[in-house]
Amino acid sequence: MTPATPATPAEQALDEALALVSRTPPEGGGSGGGSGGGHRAAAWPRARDTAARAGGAAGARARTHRVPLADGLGEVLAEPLDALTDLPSFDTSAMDGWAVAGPGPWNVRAGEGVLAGSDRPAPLADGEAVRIATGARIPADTTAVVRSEHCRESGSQLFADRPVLTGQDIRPRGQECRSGDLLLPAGSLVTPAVLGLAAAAGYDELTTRPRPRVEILVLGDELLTEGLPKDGLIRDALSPMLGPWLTRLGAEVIGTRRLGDDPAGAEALFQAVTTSAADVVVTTGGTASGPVDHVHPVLRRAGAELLVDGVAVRPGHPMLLAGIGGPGEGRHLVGLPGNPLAAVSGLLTLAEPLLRALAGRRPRPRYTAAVQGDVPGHPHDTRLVPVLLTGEHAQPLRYNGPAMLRGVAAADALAVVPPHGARSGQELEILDLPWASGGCFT
Ligand SMILES: Nc1nc2c(c(=O)[nH]1)N[C@H]1C(S)=C(S)[C@@H](COP(=O)(O)OP(=O)(O)OC[C@H]3O[C@@H](n4cnc5c(N)ncnc54)[C@H](O)[C@@H]3O)O[C@H]1N2
Ligand code: MOO
Repeated sequence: MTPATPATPAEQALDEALALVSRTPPEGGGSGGGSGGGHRAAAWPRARDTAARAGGAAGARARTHRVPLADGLGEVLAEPLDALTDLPSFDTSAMDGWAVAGPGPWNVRAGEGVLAGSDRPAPLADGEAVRIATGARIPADTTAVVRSEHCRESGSQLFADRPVLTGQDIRPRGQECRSGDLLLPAGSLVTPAVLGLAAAAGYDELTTRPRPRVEILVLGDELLTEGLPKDGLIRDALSPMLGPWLTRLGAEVIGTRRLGDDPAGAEALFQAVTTSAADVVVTTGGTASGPVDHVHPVLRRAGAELLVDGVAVRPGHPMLLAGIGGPGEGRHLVGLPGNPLAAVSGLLTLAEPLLRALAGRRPRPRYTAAVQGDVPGHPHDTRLVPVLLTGEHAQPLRYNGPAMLRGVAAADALAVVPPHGARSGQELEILDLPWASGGCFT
């Protein structure tokens, strides 16, 4: 297991080099001042709200589609789920035993009895009993079901060994719902349980909001797609990570392309910004103001509207969100910084709220956990720190520098550390990673 917060002088030096060590900021020091790079950084909570609002506005015009039941998993219902049948659709035995009519003892009807799936069994005469299976249709005029362990057969007669109440162990037709009852409102997430309920209620197809389509553009000349880093080149760590991560966030990833830092790459980026079929273009790298950082110039040239241009969060402060395409198109670009953990920070800060709202999903439920050990803070900016969730605590992990994935790969969640840091035991907002608690069916 990866140990907690920096312990050795070398680790502390690393954090200091990253300007992450807690200092007392000047009185009134807000969240916008520390992010450099010429950006007007938005406070972290505000950036998330802006992304959610942008997605909500565009999502309000979203398409709907009819899909076979299984294909609706992870999408959101565009119409209420009304029962197409009573459930149960007939009076049903809740137990294996005997259907009886009137008070006992009863005369046993000869034959194999009534099994699940049998159509209309013959009605019972008063004083008659017939063997019945769980889930089988109750014969007309049955007054109760007696469990097999609560009675005994003697000759052709059946005797109960305890009092029998009228209606016992019978699930009456419509007990769960009547045909036409609202089972779930529009806007509900289609989970495996919803698929089961929809099938039980008679559905073969669902009307849902399609997943938002995402195109991923990975910028950078220094990236290798295989083998070991060499000659100043490094492995592209973002392509393997972003597609599946965005899928877990509810997106349909329609493609991942690598673009060079040359004019051809900038032109391809411009074409994607202006004509991509995706609802959201996600770029990585090129967000800073280096000589080959194309994202800002391309967005300017395309007349995009910068909704978020830098966020007061570490890592990831150069992240951005822009409205792209023509008026009313409702398309967006999320610019993730190239440093891999900074890109993760951008995913959780901008891409997730945007995609959830575009898909019609509710914002993620908020919760906190007590942090184990003091956590250094940035003087002005929020920090997102990979943590392990133990029974009671969030345990910060090492290797949480902007260029590192080692911490987050071992983590369950990111903890939101306010400016100035947190004391041991302090409650911090926790952002679960999509696979935490095994909850990643989308
Ligand atoms: N003068 C300044 N320079 C930088 C600032 C600043 O404020 N002023 N911010 C730094 C921060 S913080 C970050 S984060 C990066 C953001 O840079 P970009 O988004 O422009 O990304 P690149 O320069 O293209 O790459 C940064 C870094 O990440 C590596 N990288 C990029 N793509 C990948 C990938 N697919 N897989 C693995 N690693 C990747 C790249 O090689 C660089 O090392 O800017 C700082 N600079
Ligand atoms: O904060 Mo950067 O965004 O160092 O990775």
